[in-house]
Amino acid sequence: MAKVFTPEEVKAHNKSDDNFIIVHGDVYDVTEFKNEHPGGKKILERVAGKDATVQFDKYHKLSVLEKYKPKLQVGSLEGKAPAPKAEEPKPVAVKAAPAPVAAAAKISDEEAVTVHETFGDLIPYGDPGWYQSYHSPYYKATHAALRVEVREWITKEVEPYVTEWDEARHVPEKIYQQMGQRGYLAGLLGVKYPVEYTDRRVASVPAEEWDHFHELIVTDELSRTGSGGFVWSQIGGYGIGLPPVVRFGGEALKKRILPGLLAGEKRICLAITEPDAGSDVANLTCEAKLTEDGKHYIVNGEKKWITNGIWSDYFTTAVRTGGPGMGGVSVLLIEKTSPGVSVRKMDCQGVWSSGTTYITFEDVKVPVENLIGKENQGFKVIMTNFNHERLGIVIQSNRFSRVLYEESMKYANKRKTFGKKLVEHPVIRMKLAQMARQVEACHNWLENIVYQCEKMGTTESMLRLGGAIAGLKAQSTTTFEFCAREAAQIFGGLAYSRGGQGAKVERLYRDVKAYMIPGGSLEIMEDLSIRQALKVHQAIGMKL
Ligand code: HEM
Repeated sequence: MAKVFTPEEVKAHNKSDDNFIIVHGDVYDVTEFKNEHPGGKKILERVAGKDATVQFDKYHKLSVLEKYKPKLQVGSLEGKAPAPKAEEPKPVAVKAAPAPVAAAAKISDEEAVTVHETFGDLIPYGDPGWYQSYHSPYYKATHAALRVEVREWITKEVEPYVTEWDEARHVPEKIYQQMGQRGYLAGLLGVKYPVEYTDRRVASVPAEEWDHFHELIVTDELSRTGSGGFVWSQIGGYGIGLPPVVRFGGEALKKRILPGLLAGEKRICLAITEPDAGSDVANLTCEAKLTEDGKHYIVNGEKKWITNGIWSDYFTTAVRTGGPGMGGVSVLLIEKTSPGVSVRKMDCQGVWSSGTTYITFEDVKVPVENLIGKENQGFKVIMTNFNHERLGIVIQSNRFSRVLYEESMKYANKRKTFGKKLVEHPVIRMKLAQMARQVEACHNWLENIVYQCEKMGTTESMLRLGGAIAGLKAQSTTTFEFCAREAAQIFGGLAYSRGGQGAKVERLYRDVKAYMIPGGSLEIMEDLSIRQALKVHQAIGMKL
C-alpha cells in the first residue's frame, strides 16, 4: 500500500536535492524528474514541500498524472478522499420508454429502452445526450456497459500516450492485439458479430445482441483520444479492408484468414486509391491479367495513400481485369508475402501514426481463389463498402469536433485574460455555442442514419442511404474543420505548439484534411447527396 504522509512530513522534503510536491492529494518525488521537467526545474523547486495543485492545474491536463504517477508518486496525503470511481462500471437503470414514443418510432417496447444513468464529465454537449440523462429510443443496458468498458481502457492505457505515439508515428502492437482480444475488431465490420470465425467476445455485450449502435460506441470512444492517427492505426485499414472479404469472399479464404484478423494477430487494409485515381474510382489503372491456365492473376500497378499499408499482411485491392470504366474493375486479396509487393511509408500533413503507404505491385501472382466477388463486378463490392466507411468517418469526425469543443470549454473555464475567465467573454461563448450546435445536429442525424442501417439491412441501406450518408460526411467534416479552427483560436499559442494542454487541438487541426478528402471528397459528397437522393426518391414516388 502507498505511504500516507501528513502535510508536515511532505514539508520536510523542501530542498533541491529532496523535492516532494503535493498534487490533488497525492505526493510526488520530483527530485530527479525536475531536471527533465518541460516547464523547468526552478518552478518545481519553488513549490518544494508544498501543495502545488493550483499551479499544476493551470499548466497541465489531468491525464499527465496518469502517465507519470507510476514513476513519481511516493504516497498520498492522510485523509485524501478516495479517487472518483467514474471509470468503474455503474449499475445502469434500464427503463421501458413510454408507449407513444415506441409507437411513433415503430419499434417494440422491448427495444425502446432509456438509459438514465449519467456518465462522463457532464460538460454540457461534451458527450452525446444519452450520456447526460437525455431520453433516447436507441440505447439499451449493453450500450451503456460498453461505453464504460471502452472508456476505461482508453483512459488508462491509450490516452496518456497518444501524443507520444503520434510523434513516433507508431502505436505499439500490443494495443492492436488488445483490440482483437477485447473482441472489438470483430464487432467493427458493419455486420452481425461473426461468431463463426472467432472465439473472441466483447465482455459487456453478448454476441447475439451486437448491433450498429455498439459499433458506433466503440468508434466514438476510440475517437475521444483526439487523434485521427491513433484511430486509423487501429481501424483505418481494418474497418474498410475486411468488410468486403466478409461479405463477398469465398468460404475457404474466409476460414483461412478471418480468425487471425479478428484476433488482432494479422492486419489488412483497403488499396483502391492510385496516384491518378481517388474519388474517381472507376478510372483506376492497376491491372490484373488472368494467366492462360486460369489459375492466377498477374498484378501490376501502384496504390497511394493506403492507410495501414506498411503493417498489413493483406491488401483488399481494386484492380482492372476488363475494359475501361466501372465494368472492368475487380477486387483481389493480395498477400504481402507474394513476391513483387513493396511498401513505402508516406509523410503526410496529419494522422501521423496511421501508417499512410505507397504500394507497388510488380508481376505479383495472385491465386484466383483470392477474387473478392465476381470478375469485373468489383464496383459493386466497392460501392457496398462506402456507406460503412463513410459512417466510420462521420463518427470519428463528429467526436473529434466534440473533443475540440470539450477541450475548449474546459480551458475557457480555467484560463483568465483581462481579469476574467475566457468563458466570461461573450466572443468566446459564441464560439462555443457555434461548435456545440453543429456537433449536436450532426450527432442526431448520425443516430438516425445508424438506426436506418440497423432496420434496413445491407442491401436496402446501400441503395437508399448512400445520398444521406454522403451529406452527413460533408456535414460532419465541415463541422470538424470549423471546430478545429475555433478551438485553435480559443487555445491561442497552446494550439500552435505541439504537446501539452493544446495537444489534441493542434493535432486535430492537422488531421482535418484526412477526413475531408479521403472516402469521397467534400465536393463529391455534396454532389452525391443530391444526385443519389433524387434517384431514390424517384423510385419511391417523388412528385416534383
Ligand atoms: C507531478 C508533477 C508534474 C509533472 C509530472 C509535470 C509534467 C509536465 C509535462 C509532461 C509538461 C509538458 C506539457 C504537458 O504535457 O502538459 C509540463 C509542462 C509544464 N509544467 Fe509541469 N509537471 C508537474 C508539476 C508542475 C508544477 C507543480 C508546476 C508549477 C508550479 C508545473 C509547471 C509547468 C509549466 C509552466 C509547464 C509548461 C507549460 C507550457 O508549455 O505551457 N509543473 N509539466
